[in-house]
Amino acid sequence: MTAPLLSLRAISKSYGQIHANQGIDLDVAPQSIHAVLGENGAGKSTLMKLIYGVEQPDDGTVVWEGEPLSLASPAEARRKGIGMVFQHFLLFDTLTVVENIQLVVPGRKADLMERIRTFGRDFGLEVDPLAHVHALSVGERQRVEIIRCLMIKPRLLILDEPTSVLPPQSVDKLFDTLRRLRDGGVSILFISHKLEEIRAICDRATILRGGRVTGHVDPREHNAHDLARMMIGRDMPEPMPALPQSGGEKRLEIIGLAYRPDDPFAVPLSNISLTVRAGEILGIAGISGNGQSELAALISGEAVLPREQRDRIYMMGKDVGTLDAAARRQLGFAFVPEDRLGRGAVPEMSLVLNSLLTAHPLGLLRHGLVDKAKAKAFTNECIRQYDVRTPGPDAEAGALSGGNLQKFIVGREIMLSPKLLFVAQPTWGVDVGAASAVRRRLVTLRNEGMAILVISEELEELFELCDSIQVLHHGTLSPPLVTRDTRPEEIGRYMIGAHPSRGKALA
Ligand SMILES: Nc1ncnc2c1ncn2[C@@H]1O[C@H](COP(=O)(O)OP(=O)(O)OP(=O)(O)O)[C@@H](O)[C@H]1O
Repeated sequence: MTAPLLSLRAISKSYGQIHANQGIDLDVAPQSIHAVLGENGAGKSTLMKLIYGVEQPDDGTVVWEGEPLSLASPAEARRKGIGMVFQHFLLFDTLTVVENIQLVVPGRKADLMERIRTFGRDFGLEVDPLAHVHALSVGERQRVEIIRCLMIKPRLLILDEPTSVLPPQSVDKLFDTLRRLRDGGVSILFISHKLEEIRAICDRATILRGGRVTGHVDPREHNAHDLARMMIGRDMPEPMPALPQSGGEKRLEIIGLAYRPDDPFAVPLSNISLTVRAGEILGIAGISGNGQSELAALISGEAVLPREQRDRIYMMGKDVGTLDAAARRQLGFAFVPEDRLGRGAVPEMSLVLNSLLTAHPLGLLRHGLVDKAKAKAFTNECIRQYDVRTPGPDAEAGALSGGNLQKFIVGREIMLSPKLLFVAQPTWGVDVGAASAVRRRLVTLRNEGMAILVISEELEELFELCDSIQVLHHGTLSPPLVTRDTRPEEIGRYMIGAHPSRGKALA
């Protein structure tokens, strides 16, 4: 075998009592696409941070291109030719795309802008170099991260769940890009929970469980079911069957909504109509950046309609367009935002305090003071029911692995027993076992009569969950399509604006 590009031996890293990585051995071959897979909290991100110099191992050795390597910082890693795209974006919101890139890539602004456009065209990573990052969707932000990384011409590129926010078309394009990079001499470490993707693109895979390596395999020689079992140590649960629909009362109704946000980079919405009834899951499909954040803000109450726009958004039969988020929650509305660290949770605060953010009406406050025992009990229950892997309720939200924090936020909102639940990207970054548990839970709640609205870029997820699907494209919403009568390609055509016949659309 040719000498590995990167070789790890007996690498360990602990955070206090948590052994995030223990005695890890890993060889990355030149010109390979190497998957690292494992459940939420298995230690994947920690290992990548060690390789990229964000953190230093407590123990073990790293050999890079035949030489011992000890990295003090990511800047040093980049100089050595190691680049990384993180699961949580590291961009400055108030700067433009090109200014963010200029922070790590030397060069004149005009040249960089041209290169950004070229990357966009060549790799399907289109983004306006002069757009401010705060105005970009999650998907677009990720594109900036990927472009920024490719610009340093890495020898090893680490991608932490790169496809989680990309639409199917861009995933294919990204994979073409990655294959081209590999053929050109770059190795890629690829973290993903999507086992089919790993099988499609990776030539090796290392499986982690509880901070240790449990196996090295060629993923092409195993089916997704086998890989899932190696990863979670048991078989995957079956999807929960949806009971026939009851045609319950309208819990959310949006009627002919048009809205132009103040922000010049935001997507104006027009002709938005939808209805979610009790006992029904409606999914909104679409490529991010087509108005999802704007629509989500209007539904959640983070943005409110001007006074003259009456009779546009109804919740539980009440016109809520001009009401703020707190007033909507009082009506029985709960919301899981897509941006879990920015809006879903406060990273520096404990899980108990994060519970209070939205669950305080459940009697967690007494005379305006926190009822510590109750708040803790609520948090423990959420941790237990949603299998949140954490040392306990006093852990800081920011110390949880990405998928575990997502499980916590989804659990917290469901435990409010809302009449109407709105979830953006319900299983983003959640491992296959936990994702399936979250979906089963949503279907159970629907069967029990909850009205649920889901925004997701994952068509498979929408097909598994939803009774009907509408597609958001350029700020307008397609008519609802009954999921069981619709093929994914039809949704795909709406996603790119090529409208199919309206035959199967509901009135
Ligand atoms: N800064 C930190 N402080 C304390 N604990 C941490 C810190 N970073 C990670 N951990 C813990 O280390 C363990 C491994 O976390 P890591 O983020 O590496 O998992 P992961 O496999 O990447 O998970 P996911 O798929 O959810 O992203 C988890 O138990 C996590 O809570």
